[in-house]
Amino acid sequence: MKDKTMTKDYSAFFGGNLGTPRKLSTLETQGWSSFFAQQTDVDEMATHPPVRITQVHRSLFQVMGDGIDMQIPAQIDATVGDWMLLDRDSPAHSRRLERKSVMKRRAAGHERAVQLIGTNIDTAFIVTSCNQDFNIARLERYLAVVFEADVTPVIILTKADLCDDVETYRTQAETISDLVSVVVVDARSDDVTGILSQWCKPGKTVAFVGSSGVGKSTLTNALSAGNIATQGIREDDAKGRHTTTRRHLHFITDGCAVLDTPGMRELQLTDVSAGLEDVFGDLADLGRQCHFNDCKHESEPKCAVLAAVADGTVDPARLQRWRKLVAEDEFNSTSLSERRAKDKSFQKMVNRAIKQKKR
Ligand SMILES: Nc1nc2c(ncn2[C@@H]2O[C@H](COP(=O)(O)OP(=O)(O)OP(=O)(O)O)[C@@H](O)[C@H]2O)c(=O)[nH]1
Ligand SMILES: [Zn+2]
Repeated sequence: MKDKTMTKDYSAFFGGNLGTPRKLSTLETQGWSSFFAQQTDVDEMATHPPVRITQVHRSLFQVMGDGIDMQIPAQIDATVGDWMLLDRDSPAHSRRLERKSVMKRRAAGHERAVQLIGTNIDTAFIVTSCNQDFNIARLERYLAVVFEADVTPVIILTKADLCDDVETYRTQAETISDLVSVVVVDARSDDVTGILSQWCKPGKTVAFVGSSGVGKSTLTNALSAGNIATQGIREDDAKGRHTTTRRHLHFITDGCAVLDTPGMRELQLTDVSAGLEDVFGDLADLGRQCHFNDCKHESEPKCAVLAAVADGTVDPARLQRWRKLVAEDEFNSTSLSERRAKDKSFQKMVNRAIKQKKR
């Protein structure tokens, strides 16, 4: 018997009712948009229906689409948030569509591999609480990653109810960048859906990122108003600490798609030079006025950045943080490109060997 989804009519996605308000289709509520439709056509979609990766298990992806909720073998270059065109005969060969955005970091540990945090995200809520978790340098790190991905960043300060000095936190957060909105909430009692409504629109995808215990799951649950279950799996890590291993994209009825990520202990930067320029735009601008093109703003003569520190317009601590993050990003990104170059030359060597063997 032919599967119903094989004959679904996806033609509504191609032209027609633009501008007319209408109820979003299932796929659209899952985040599907013309950006992805342009990468396929009606015929292909009829035989290879679009599905979105909602969970990543060790060797399996949980994927969902219109009337589809199943597991397929994991692919190395796909992750939670990605859209795939499902190959029903051979799910492992489902095609991943190009991404609208990708947030990534350099993983801690020996391998230091690039780790994808999530893809096709519209807004990233960087969550911290009005207590000892609050840390400007860490917020700047997150912002660099989010800006680099062309995702809209919003800083959420939680646990306002436990803090006597909320305005000090808010002011500090607001001075980080003119390009970022700052929201203060009590994640347990406030109307989270109302407060975040300008970003959490149907058809959009939002993600919560931040350290452990700051309220990401609480916010996710509040947004969904009980429409989703918490999938957090608590496991003991090697040191006996409890960590949440969830990384789950939820579709909220009549709402947006929400990615709840586990708390990150360390966010190492990689390939985020443009993102850093966005976070430290004023310093980068000043830097272009330095006498030397490659000025490191340390002790060089005619350095515009040091001049601004001297006359009090630039906070020296902020300059320090900028220098540190730029150096870290350059270090991590260089080793990455070197590794890529190595991989390429190794592949070339293999290809040559294969050719010679064939002769
Ligand atoms: N009083 C108060 N408690 C909060 C607030 N936000 C979160 N909490 C509490 O803080 C604890 C941690 O919240 P979670 O939502 O689990 O934190 P998380 O960021 O998801 O943490 P991980 O799962 O470790 O990444 C829970 O006990 C929440 O009830 C808040 O705004 N006010
Ligand atoms: Zn300089």
